[in-house]
Amino acid sequence: RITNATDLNYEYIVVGSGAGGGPLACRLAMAGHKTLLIEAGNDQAGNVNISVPGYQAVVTQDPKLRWDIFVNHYQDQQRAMRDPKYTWETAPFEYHVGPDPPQDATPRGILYPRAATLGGSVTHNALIWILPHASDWDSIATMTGDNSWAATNMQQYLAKVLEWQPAEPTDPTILLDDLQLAQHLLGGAATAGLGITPLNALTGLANALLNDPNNELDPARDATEGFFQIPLIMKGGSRLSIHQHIQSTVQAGYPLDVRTNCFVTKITFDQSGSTPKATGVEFLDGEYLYRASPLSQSSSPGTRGSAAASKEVIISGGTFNTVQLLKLSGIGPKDELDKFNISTVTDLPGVGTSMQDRYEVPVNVKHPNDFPILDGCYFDNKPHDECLTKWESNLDILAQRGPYATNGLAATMAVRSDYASTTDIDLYIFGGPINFVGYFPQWGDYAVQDHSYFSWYSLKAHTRNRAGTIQLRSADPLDQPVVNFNYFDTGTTAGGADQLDLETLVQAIKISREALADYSNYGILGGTEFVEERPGPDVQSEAELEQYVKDVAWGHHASCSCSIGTDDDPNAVLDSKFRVRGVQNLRVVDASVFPSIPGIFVTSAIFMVSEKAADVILNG
Ligand SMILES: Cc1cc2nc3c(=O)[nH]c(=O)nc-3n(C[C@H](O)[C@H](O)[C@H](O)COP(=O)(O)OP(=O)(O)OC[C@H]3O[C@@H](n4cnc5c(N)ncnc54)[C@H](O)[C@@H]3O)c2cc1C
Repeated sequence: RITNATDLNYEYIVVGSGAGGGPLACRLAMAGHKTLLIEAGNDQAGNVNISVPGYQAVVTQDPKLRWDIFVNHYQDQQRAMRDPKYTWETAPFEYHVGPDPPQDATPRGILYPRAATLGGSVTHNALIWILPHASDWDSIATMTGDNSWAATNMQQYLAKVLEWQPAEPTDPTILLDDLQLAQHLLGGAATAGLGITPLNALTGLANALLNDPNNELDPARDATEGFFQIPLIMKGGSRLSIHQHIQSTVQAGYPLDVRTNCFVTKITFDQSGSTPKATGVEFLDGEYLYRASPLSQSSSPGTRGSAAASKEVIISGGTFNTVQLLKLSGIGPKDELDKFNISTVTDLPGVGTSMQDRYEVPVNVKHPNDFPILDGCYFDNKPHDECLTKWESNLDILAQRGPYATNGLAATMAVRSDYASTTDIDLYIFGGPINFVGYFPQWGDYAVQDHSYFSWYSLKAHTRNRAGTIQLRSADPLDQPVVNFNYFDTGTTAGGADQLDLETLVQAIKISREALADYSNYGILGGTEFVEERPGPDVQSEAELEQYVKDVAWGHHASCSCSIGTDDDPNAVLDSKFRVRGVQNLRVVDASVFPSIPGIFVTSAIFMVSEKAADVILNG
């Protein structure tokens, strides 16, 4: 039931319907418990932006679901401004990107896209479905002594996720239709060691694209290098995930109430006993209330309300917002709470610390001609968008739905770098016909408007930096918090951690360039010559490459800001059962719970954690 009821007494209240909160709320309701799922955003069912995989970049610009969160990669703003993505606000929600801002523009930092809508950021993400590494789970089991986290035990939660989450790769025929694109992918396959002969190019590539990076039957999966297809969270070429799972759970009649357009401002506690006990939440009802929403300007002030939970409150607001809500509710470092006159319920110094993210960097090249695969693709949902018409008119046959039945990043090199700290691969280097340089306002339009670009874009797994912080900007729940990632030498440096991450990314750029060189071996396919725009031909020496990485790297898997830890760790926020330390009846379940950022992508790991949390809550 999507509800605006006023009798708000539930057994469980879950705040946030994204990767962490959505699956959990569904399971609690499926077990017969009266559950309230509260979501700040609204339900965007029917909005074509959220269902077309090819719109994965432009959907992040949709004002109906986006929150413009700005973060600092470096606290030193002069250094931060070396990034061409550095953004200034010239008027509310109007931006200038890059150097030479107009006078009186306000420096904002780097855009970090988030979606506030039913299904959370999964509703606007890039659909990539890569399972975590076994080491991600085993390390939690070893650290906490809680063997239920062992990878072998976590498999059951993946099975539960797969009950509702389909995944499929891009149909290879869509890619093989564009010979210039195929030629680039062959360059990547060659660099990844596949050695496909030019005479056998297309069948060889088609076979290579059968390699599934999630192959659960392969015990060596986590350490296997090579060239792989990318599974996407879609069915028959349409995005399908937690959003639909929540809707189906409601429609099936389970006792799940979903309250959208409801922004939780505080967790309430009964402090009469020796340990504070969470009893419910206070909220504001209203559309687009959070000031990160570009539609907040015309929104109402919101109507106050509250809801009670007889059993538990579970916070799943995401890495930034969970921290903000805990702190506003008196859970966090006492000295910071004091500054904002928030009375401390429990002094937990780790809330909003140790945040991790990946580092990502691109190599972008420009051809004199467009990639034919993108002919007729305008990415704008207007009548001239022939690719949308094709996608809409061929619902049943994936191969005939065309380029919008893929996110554009269909294949990856999987690499274990020279600097990896375990046997796991630690680099994914994706290739696609897109001009992807990271996030800034209107980045999606920029990425797709010129069809003559190809990018190899690298993503570093198992990053070592854990120096990210989230602090309150004010005591006003509608203000976004201050987020500092403290990149590279301004973050974790012990044991040369920053340099190891940096050198891994420099190696990734060299591998990308190798793939671009290998492209020429497949000239039989007729692709044209290209010019490297980023890093650019002038960026060659080790020092130049390192500076490029430090200036332009970004991330989009922020995690670990309320992490699980051991009893003797003063910075542990949660125990191994997701319980917030120092209080009762309160858990956190989202990307913030991980002690270390998991695997290569996060959504699958968060879904598994969400299913695990449901099991722990229901069965102890
Ligand atoms: C552009 C982009 C592309 C990405 N692509 C991929 C990808 O391809 N594959 C992948 O695995 N990962 C990807 N990710 C990452 C992934 O989608 C997120 O890490 C994941 O969704 C985080 O899950 P979460 O539950 O922690 O938070 P979210 O999914 O963000 O959910 C949090 C929810 O809580 C709600 N909320 C917050 N505060 C409140 C409040 N006070 N009251 C009520 N509701 C509140 C929000 O509205 C939101 O719906 C991508 C991320 C971005 C930004």
